[in-house]
Amino acid sequence: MAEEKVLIGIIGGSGLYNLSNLTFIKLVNPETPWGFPSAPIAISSTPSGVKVAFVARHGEGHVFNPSSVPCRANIAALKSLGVRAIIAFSAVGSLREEIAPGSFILPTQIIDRTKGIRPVSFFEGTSIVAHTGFGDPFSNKLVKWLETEVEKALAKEGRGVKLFTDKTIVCMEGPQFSTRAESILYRQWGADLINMSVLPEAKLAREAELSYALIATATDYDSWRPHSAAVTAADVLKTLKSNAETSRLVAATILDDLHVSISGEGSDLFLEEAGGMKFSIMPRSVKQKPEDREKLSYILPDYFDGQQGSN
Ligand SMILES: CSC[C@H]1O[C@H](OP(=O)(O)O)[C@H](O)[C@@H]1O
Ligand SMILES: Nc1ncnc2[nH]cnc12
Repeated sequence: MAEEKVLIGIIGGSGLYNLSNLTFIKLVNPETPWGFPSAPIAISSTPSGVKVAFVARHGEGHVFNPSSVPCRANIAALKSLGVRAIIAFSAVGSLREEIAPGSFILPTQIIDRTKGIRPVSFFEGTSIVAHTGFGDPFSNKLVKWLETEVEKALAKEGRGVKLFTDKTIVCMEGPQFSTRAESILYRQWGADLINMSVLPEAKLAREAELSYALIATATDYDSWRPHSAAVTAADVLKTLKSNAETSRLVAATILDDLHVSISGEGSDLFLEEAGGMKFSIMPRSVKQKPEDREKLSYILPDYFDGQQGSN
């Protein structure tokens, strides 16, 4: 029998607004120091009783554009429920011929093309400074684990969906799509995929010491192909539904084994992000405001609970 805690969080992107193939238990809507999540979080369970917390990134009815998704509240709310690992789904454009719409991809690198208008840190606006390591923006161990498990899940599903690994994703600001010149430039930079959502989500997960991986689902070829029309939302919508169905099946297939990997003995080795902020936060000082320490204790109780800036 699975334990009570909800250790796995799933963030659903465009088209993936629920995990209706699991057994729904309840909705929770924690108010965090950064506000409420995009939508109430659905707690559901697999047939064997493993629980998962699901949040729709763009909210119920897709009301948040990518630049205004309350990412800090989403990540903080998942952490407050006991989540240790997040699998985030995202609809992405492909910058490579071989990555056809309908493909699934596990990226390992990100190029940031957001424009500085999104809050990118839990420490922003506080008297506490932290410099978090982000050289490997996704959880290496979780991604490695997913490479095998998602491949198996896609094979079991039998729809012929291909999985690509070790790819680089550009995160652009949007909400408009790229120009042809930008799309061609990103290919020259070595990028393979493009979306508008992986940042600051991945950075915030790292600050909250959560393991985070992205399952990217290709919907279109963006705008780099010389003899094809540039991407439109209508192109994206065509593939969203079947990608969302496949995403639900993949999630349902991997959840039980993921729960075992992150709850059993050796889970500390798997969840390498836990404890990672220890050397990222600048030393304690009298200038750090108690209310800021209190706020940050919501996501990092090990470093801020019960301590006041007294030296
Ligand atoms: C609907 S096209 C652009 C939109 O789709 C992706 O959303 P998500 O990552 O949440 O699946 C992309 O990042 C843009 O936000
Ligand atoms: N071509 C594209 N550009 C940015 N985000 C996307 N999400 C899906 N397709 C996209």
